[in-house]
Amino acid sequence: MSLTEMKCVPCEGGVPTIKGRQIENYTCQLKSKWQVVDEKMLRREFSFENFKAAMGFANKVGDIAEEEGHHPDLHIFYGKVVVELWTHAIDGLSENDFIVAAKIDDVPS
Ligand SMILES: C[C@H](O)[C@H](O)[C@H]1CNC2=NC(N)=NC(=O)C2=N1
Repeated sequence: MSLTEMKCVPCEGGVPTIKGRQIENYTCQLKSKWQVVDEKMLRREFSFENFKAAMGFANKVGDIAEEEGHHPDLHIFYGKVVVELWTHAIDGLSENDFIVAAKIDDVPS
């Protein structure tokens, strides 16, 4: 099953963090290139014409987050949105982060 067909599972701890080769396994399933920071976080910058377009994108990402119950940090600038994804409950990466990243990749930007 592709990541975009999957649903996030509520996480309140108790699952192992995804590390090493497993991270590569997941990142290569993503349509765009997400930066992996310290094996703990996925990060990607999206560019836009202006603030309104950046806000529009951020709101669509917010809708995905609410739908999935898994929430990225969003940094909104004039013409840029930076998305940072990790699983707070385990202080690292879980499958949920890759599911949300895959769904964000399908938002027009
Ligand atoms: C129960 C529910 O799934 C948790 O509180 C969720 C909410 N959204 C979350 N988002 C992120 N990024 N990490 C979490 O650990 C997290 N926990």
